[in-house]
Order: sequence, then C-alpha cells, then structure tokens
Amino acid sequence: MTELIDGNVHAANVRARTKVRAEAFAASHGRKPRLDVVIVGNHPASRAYVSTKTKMAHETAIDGRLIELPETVGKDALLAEIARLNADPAVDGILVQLPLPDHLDGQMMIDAIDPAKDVDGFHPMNVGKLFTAAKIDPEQMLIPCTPLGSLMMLVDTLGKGALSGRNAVVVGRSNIVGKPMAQLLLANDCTVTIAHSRTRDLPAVCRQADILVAAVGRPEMVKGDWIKPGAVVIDVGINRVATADGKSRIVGDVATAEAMGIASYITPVPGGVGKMTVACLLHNTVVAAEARARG
Ligand SMILES: Nc1nc2c(c(=O)[nH]1)N[C@@H](CN(C=O)c1ccc(C(=O)N[C@@H](CCC(=O)O)C(=O)O)cc1)CN2
Repeated sequence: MTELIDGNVHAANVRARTKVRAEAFAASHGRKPRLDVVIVGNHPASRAYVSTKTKMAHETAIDGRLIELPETVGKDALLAEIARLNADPAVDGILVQLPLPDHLDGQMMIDAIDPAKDVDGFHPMNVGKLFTAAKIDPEQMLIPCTPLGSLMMLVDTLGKGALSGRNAVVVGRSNIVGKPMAQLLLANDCTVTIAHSRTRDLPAVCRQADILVAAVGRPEMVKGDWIKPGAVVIDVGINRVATADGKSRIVGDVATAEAMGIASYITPVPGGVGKMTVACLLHNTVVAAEARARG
C-alpha cells in the first residue's frame, strides 16, 4: 500500500511552530519579523504564489509586504529596490519572486540581496555555507525552502536517522532544488546520485532509489516502472496541463496513479511539497529575524 505524505498537515505544523517563535520575537523586540516579497510583472502563477506568501506570513504573525514592480522595470531600478530593502533595518527577509522577465538576470538580483536577509537561501554565501558546513542546521542557516521542506517531510515520515545509508536519486540539477536537495540528503548520510536530462538509462538509475526526488519540471515523466517497490517518492514538480474539457489541472513530475501500490510513500501534487515551500519561507524569515537581532 502507498501512503500519501500530506503537505498541508506538515506545513501547518511548521507554521504553528513558526508563529510561536514570531510572537516571542515580537514580544521581546517590539516589532514583528518582516518579509518583503518583490514581484516583477503579471505572471499569473507567480502572482498567486506571492499573495499566498504574504497571506500566510500575516497568519503566522509575520509582517509580510508585497512590492509590485512593472514588467518593464529596468535592471538598475530593481537593483536600487533591493539596495533599499537591504538598508532598511525593519526588513528581515527579502525575496525576489522567480522567474523574472527575460531582460532581467535572476542570479544578478539574488547576488545583490544581503545574505543575512536572503530567506530563499539562494545567495552564493548561503549556498556556500550549505555545501561546506560541518553540520547543517535549519535553525542557524538559510536553506532553500523547497529542499528543506522535502527533507522535513522525509524525516518526519521515516523518523530521525532513517535516511542513513539509503540510496537517494535526485532527478534534476537546478540551483533552487536539485543541487541543495542532494546536499541535504548527503548530510543525512544517504548515498546520493544526481540524475538529469543526459543521464543514461534514467529509468534504471531511478529504480536504484530507496528515496526518489523528482524535480525536472516535466509532467508525469517518472513512470510507475521507474520506481523501486517500497521507495519513498518526493514529487517536486508543479506542472499545469490542459484537460479534455478545455480547462487545466496541476500535475507533478511523477505519474502518481502508476506509483500507487509500488512506492511506500509519495507526496501528492497539489498538496505536497509546494505547501512546505511557503511554510519553510516563513521559518527562514524568523530564523533571519532572530539572527539579525542577535547581531
Ligand atoms: N524566489 C522564489 N521563486 C520561486 C520559488 C521559490 O522558492 N523562491 N519557487 C517556485 C514557486 N513557488 C514559490 O515561490 C511555489 C510553487 C508552488 C507552491 C504550491 O503551494 N503549490 C500548490 C499548487 C499550486 C496551484 O494549485 O497552482 C501545491 O503544490 O499544492 C508554492 C510555492 C518558483 N519561484
């Protein structure tokens, strides 16, 4: 039997713990932790994600603010906005929603964010810490939210220490998900393979996985017969596909219906990893606020 790992439940737990910390922060510092989210343009999915982020921030006792810039904003104006937020002592967390329009370089903007306020964990300084720290501690470091949320769900589901010695395959090598996910699994003593579009015999590589993380952005690419019986499957994909009635629905990178009965556990899409992405962003905002207050 395959059990679903419910992202809504895990995310609600993370948000509840984060709210307690945010309230304690406000009681001792006379202000709430603050997250400023910058969005450029009118990409509908991005707009939905940023409004979820600010709404969830408010529900978690975090002061969440949205800064909306037009699609045509230039590089210098966006850099100036980031510099303004870096210099504002009331701002604890800065997030620039990705993707940016083609004329803007996303990495340049990430590099411009003060690493202490980089609640996405994408700045090279925070990436460097993740890849070199003797111990990875989500209370002390800003770790990319989607991989952090995926790891939390794995540890909560399987138990602490249960990842040790397992074969983990991460399909996808992005800076945002694939590479940090592999690093977190390695830090939890998994034997890790990063697979990608050039990997030879990808189905056979996936079949070696006790833990399979799919982060490729291709709808239902991972088929049932790519999954080792009893494997734990983390589906990071969020793909909108057209339906026969002319509407659309969200599917992951895994053919979930085929995986049922083969995997031991699987994260659903929607309702899985995506929920943890936002919850971990709020967690990182409080971690950043506490660290900045300590000085
Ligand atoms: N600066 C960033 N940009 C982007 C990130 C990020 O972490 N930082 N990640 C993604 C988008 N994203 C958050 O920004 C995100 C994606 C999906 C979800 C989510 O909850 N998905 C739902 C389904 C969504 C739907 O129905 O449309 C789910 O999985 O249940 C949250 C956040 C790219 N950009």
